[in-house]
Amino acid sequence: MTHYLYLVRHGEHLDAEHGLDDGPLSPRGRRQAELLADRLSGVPLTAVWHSPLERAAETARAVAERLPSVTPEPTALLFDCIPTGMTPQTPALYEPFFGSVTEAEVEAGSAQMADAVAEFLVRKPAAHELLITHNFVIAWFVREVLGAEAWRWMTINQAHCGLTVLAQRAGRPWTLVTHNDLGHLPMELRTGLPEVALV
Ligand SMILES: O=C(O)[C@@H](CO)OP(=O)(O)O
Repeated sequence: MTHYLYLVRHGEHLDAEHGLDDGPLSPRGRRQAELLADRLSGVPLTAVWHSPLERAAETARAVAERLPSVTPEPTALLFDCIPTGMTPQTPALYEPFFGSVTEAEVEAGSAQMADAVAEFLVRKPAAHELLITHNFVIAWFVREVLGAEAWRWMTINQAHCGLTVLAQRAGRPWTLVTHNDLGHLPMELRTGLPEVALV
């Protein structure tokens, strides 16, 4: 029996384009969440977990409104975080980003990601779990499953309400089934990706 994890970045939040950290979903974000729910309507979800931040909690509520059999639950393991600091392999063009990150933030982020991986990348036969979280958290899970070097999380990006699926069959390693699938979103709702992926 296969265990599936559906990783989704929250919908676009109001004023995201003006750099506000958190807030309610924008009308576009709300629509992204509704279309995500429709996309998942055939999936026998066994659990829905979400980051406690407002943009993720509201995305989870919007999904649950259209999928009444699921009850979303918050978990601090899915908070937005910084999984690592600069490593010797990190491209220099990321220095400005890491320049504004404190050691304490990195320490907390690394610990959170270790706990999140230990909690969620553990086999539960026939489980279908939806995780509504943040760009960096999904990047860390994808990097983990691919066995990529730690710095690579910086280069893995997901759009708002894009669908990334991980799966594990009995006795097999976790595998990446699909990454940032946007098939349920029309072009005007595909938001949140950097214009150019920086490597
Ligand atoms: O700030 C961001 O770019 C990302 C980092 O994870 O967060 P979010 O998915 O909440 O927009």
